[in-house]
Amino acid sequence: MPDADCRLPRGALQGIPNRRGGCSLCALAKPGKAASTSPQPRKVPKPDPEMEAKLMAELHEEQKAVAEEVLAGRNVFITGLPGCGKSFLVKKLIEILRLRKGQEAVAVCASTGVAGIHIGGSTIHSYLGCGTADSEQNWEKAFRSRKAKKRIRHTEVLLIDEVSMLSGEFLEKAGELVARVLASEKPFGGLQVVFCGDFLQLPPIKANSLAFQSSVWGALGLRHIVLKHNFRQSCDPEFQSLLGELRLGVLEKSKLAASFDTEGGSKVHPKIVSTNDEALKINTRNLGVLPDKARTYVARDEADNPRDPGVVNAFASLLAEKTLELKVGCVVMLLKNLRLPTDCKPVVFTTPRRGGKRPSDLDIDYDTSFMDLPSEYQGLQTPLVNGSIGMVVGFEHAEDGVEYPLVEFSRGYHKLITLAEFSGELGHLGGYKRTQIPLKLAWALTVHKTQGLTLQTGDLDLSRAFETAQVYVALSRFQTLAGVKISGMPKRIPRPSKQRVQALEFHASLEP
Ligand SMILES: Nc1ncnc2c1ncn2[C@@H]1O[C@H](COP(=O)(O)OP(=O)(O)OP(=O)(O)O)[C@@H](O)[C@H]1O
Repeated sequence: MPDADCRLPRGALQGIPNRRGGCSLCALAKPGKAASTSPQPRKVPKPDPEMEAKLMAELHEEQKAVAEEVLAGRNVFITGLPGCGKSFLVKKLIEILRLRKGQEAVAVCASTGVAGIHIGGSTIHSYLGCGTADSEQNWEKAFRSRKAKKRIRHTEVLLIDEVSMLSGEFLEKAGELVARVLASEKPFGGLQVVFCGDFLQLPPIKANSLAFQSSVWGALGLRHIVLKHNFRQSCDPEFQSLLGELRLGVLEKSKLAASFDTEGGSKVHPKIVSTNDEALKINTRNLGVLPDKARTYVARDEADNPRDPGVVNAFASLLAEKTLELKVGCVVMLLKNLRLPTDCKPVVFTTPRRGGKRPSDLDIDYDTSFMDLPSEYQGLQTPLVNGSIGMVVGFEHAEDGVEYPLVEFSRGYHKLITLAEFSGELGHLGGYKRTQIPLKLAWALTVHKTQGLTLQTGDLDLSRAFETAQVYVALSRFQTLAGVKISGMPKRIPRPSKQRVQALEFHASLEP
């Protein structure tokens, strides 16, 4: 596999174990392993009940019940409000299904590139080979694509995340194409399908109908499962109820304004902006004024087809940067779950740090806090999740001899952040992997890049929101009301669109 570029020392990349104990770098590099595109007969993996049990144990009771339905081979639609753990469940399901059936038998897709990247998969368009899917020619081309046909024939379970962002027309055509390739009259050719999404979040762009309105949706006999437990806002019932009102389109603007900090003064990070350019400008400007010497970390990128535009695009969509510049004083966001709130153990508080004593997992100093944690976590270790905000306070050498950033998270908790992997599979294009420090400059971030994140704090400008769903999705990324500052209010809360009203009716039928 070609090695695109790397200024990180080789030693720094060795021995990063994957979940099964092997080195995933090696697994990706060897032909014939997970990422290979060679037409080898698919081997059914040896059962690994221990690993399966471990993965199941990480699920909440409600999520476990869904996993059991899926593992029993049923067609399922998983839905629920933002932060109820849909993506978390989907990622575990992928791991369990692949343990049982092998890599190729489980096709992992999403409606958009960013959503696909989040679950280590590709867009459904790329899986089907239908390009933009906006003409009959595109669909015919997909049917003639040998690679797409091979992929479909190897598939046993087709998983589509953010299905709510696909139009009904698209889903209909996708079902027909798969059935045609498999020479079957059944919807999606009789493949097991697992759909995941929330029709009350962002709607598809340009759609005559929503996915659940397509006839293939009905024909699949999907079991509709609504997850109810809210992980993201679990410690803020007031915020939950406000989001609930916004979700149903009954929230008054005055209540929205009264609930949040809308005053100019306070600095809250990240500022959520609408364009990449805006985010880049703010981050570059803030980095520039810091007096410290910049450290540059260039990611190691590897892929089976590194020059293919689909792979180039996948790398570009990753949150982990190709080139990361850091200085002492940088505001950064963590891009990996290093410790989920549920895994936080009780801590022993000590007197505030004086003279260099650094707080550790069991010894937290809360006097020098960069940011406070919700009260639910008082007395517990600091959660370190994808979206946690911190500040670089120094650089230290790790065991591999490389100098890594030392980041201060909430309550003064310090952690040396070392390398992590960001990888995925792009169907016929094979695997790709970026090895980089899982941090991103976080003075500013685009709305687009907040998809799937759980943010502790942020500064939102909602003045240009033209859909209720946009206001709802932007706000629902956050854990607490207190963590959000609204620097621009919408003139009025936008009226629900016709499709949103239909989505609301659909949801009412799921949650009687
Ligand atoms: N079983 C679990 N144990 C611990 N943490 C969990 C669990 N399930 C979900 N979480 C955490 O809850 C938060 C929200 O989960 P997730 O992003 O999967 O929600 P979601 O329903 O996909 O949200 P959205 O629709 O907004 O993308 C994440 O920080 C995730 O790590």
